[in-house]
Amino acid sequence: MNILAPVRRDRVLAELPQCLRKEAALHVRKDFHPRVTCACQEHRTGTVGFKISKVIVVGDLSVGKTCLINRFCKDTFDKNYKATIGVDFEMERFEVLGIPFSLQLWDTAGQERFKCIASTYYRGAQAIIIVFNLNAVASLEHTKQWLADALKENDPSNVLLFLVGSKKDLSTPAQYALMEKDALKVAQEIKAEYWAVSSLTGENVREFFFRVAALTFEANVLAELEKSGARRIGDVVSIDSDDSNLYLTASKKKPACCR
Ligand SMILES: Nc1nc2c(ncn2[C@@H]2O[C@H](COP(=O)(O)OP(=O)(O)OP(=O)(O)O)[C@@H](O)[C@H]2O)c(=O)[nH]1
Ligand SMILES: [Mg+2]
Repeated sequence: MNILAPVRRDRVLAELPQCLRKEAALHVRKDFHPRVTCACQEHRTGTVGFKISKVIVVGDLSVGKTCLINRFCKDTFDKNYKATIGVDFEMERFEVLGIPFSLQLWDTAGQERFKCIASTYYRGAQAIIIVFNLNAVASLEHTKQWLADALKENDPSNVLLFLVGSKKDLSTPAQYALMEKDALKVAQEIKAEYWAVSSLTGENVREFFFRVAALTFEANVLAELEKSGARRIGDVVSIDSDDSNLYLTASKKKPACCR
């Protein structure tokens, strides 16, 4: 029995949302990976439909992390600054290619005095969103340090990175163009996908989070397929009288000659 409410109609993804800038994208395919599409059609997505993927949002104080999450999750915007103390989180449920998929968005504090508490929640992230203010170059310069801190708690090869410039409404087109040049360079260096958003106007906010959901989902399904493929091809189940676990696979045990 499914006790969860149905996924909101505006959280249903039938196609892969596209990147903002091709020069700084995690990938530029038009569609989901063919193996992912096929697995979803055949409902071979394993545990992905029951999983909640953790996404952490980091960056300098007052760059607009909380407003970004609130614009997407609650469609609200507060012009008054209220610092996040420690962490906060929101759950968002999606349906991607017919499969339920949930994101847990962790909003962390940018203020130095709360950073210590916030960093204890970094572990286990599948995606890291590093936010900077498009109108404050220092906040872009600090993104590498935020990333380094977040990666201390996570496996760099298993995490998707997004670099997000905020408060786009406050820059003129000329100022924006200048900042974007620098931001694209940083994004390429750290291998992150670049986005520019405004939580005040809502520009690109929905597109951005849909892209995060889609790419995290895709990575999860691919990992699941790899796991189930490895189980089918490589493993031999060992039924050994000494083994309490009958499902211990031969590949994990040392061969007799090495014991
Ligand atoms: N004009 C404009 N102001 C914004 C935007 N996003 C956030 N702000 C303002 O920037 C200030 C800080 O926003 P927050 O979202 O609280 O910043 P934060 O990154 O969560 O800050 P900490 O919790 O201290 O780390 C608030 O006064 C917001 O109203 C935006 O897109 N445009
Ligand atoms: Mg905040």
